[in-house]
Amino acid sequence: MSTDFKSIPVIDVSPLVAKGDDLKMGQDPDVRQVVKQLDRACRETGFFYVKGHGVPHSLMKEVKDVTHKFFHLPHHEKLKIKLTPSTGYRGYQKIKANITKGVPDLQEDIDYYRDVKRGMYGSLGEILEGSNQWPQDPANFKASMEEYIRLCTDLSRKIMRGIALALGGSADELEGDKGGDPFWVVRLIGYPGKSPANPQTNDIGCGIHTDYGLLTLINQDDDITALEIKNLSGEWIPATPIPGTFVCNIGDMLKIWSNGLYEATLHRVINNSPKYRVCVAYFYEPNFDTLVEPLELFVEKSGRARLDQKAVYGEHLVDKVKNNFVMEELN
Ligand SMILES: N=C(N)NCCCC[C@H](N)C(=O)O
Ligand SMILES: O=C(O)CCC(=O)C(=O)O
Ligand SMILES: [Fe+2]
Repeated sequence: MSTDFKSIPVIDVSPLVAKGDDLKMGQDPDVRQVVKQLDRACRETGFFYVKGHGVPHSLMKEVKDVTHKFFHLPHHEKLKIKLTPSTGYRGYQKIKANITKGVPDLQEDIDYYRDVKRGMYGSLGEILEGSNQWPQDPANFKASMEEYIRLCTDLSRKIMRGIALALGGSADELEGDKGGDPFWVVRLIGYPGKSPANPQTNDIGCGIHTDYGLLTLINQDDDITALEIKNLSGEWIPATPIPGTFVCNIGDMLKIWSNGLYEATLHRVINNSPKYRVCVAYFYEPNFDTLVEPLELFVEKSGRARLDQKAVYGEHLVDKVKNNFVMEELN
């Protein structure tokens, strides 16, 4: 349920970060304040900035720096970690190899997924079996990303606990066989800048979409506004960078679990600046093989009719992956 929001709220999650390992956190007045703010943001906007998250700003910067460095390498270097079906769709894809609703996006990427061991999810997970591809250059690339992914996973787990409380459940309501073994996706994205030689007037960095899972943590360059969020009346509200914060948004699976009370808000990216922009996008997802449907408890809380939607998360993801690439580019 999106509204006519004009701006995106900022939430200081530090009490949740401090107490989020304790399942009794819901009794803490500071945590309850955060939970209230999460509830409001998830109902009204589906997007919020997260501060007080505990991920070192130096690491947030470092992962953007190595991403910039990688995308500045010559094309043949980048192709050393090329994404193909045989790499489990993990690796580098060049500009316009990715498509959104049939239109190629003006972005290049590297995609990473949580490990899928052979046979782990039967035929469902097969296309994602493969190893993540790490560039040799820059040298600190793999170590910084792995540390970053570990911290984002932990932060997301705590935010999800806050959200479970906000929905009137217990802190671990959405764990166990639902989201206790969370899948994750990381997409490092580079959006070329506009220049007289490269005007790209009508080119969209990422077309209108919703994200697929539970929560997304966007770590974007500080000096360029390019991400835009659609409100109920169709206006595009910019997610202007606030240094040191993540932009957090809700994905399709959380919308279903919450019976539509929380919205997976539409967004897009247009880089109108002359500068190259990067974004490190971390996607926190449910268990790969879990069937996601509106939870009875939340149907009651939402006070509306049960949404007629359900999906096995892994199927939803695989369906997207299969339809996201210009196939000829992957040979
Ligand atoms: N992994 C996630 N959620 N990324 C969202 C990407 C959305 C754009 C993609 N080309 C698409 O059309 O879905
Ligand atoms: O570049 C951004 O700021 C957001 C990218 C995005 O929405 C996505 O990849 O899902
Ligand atoms: Fe997105």
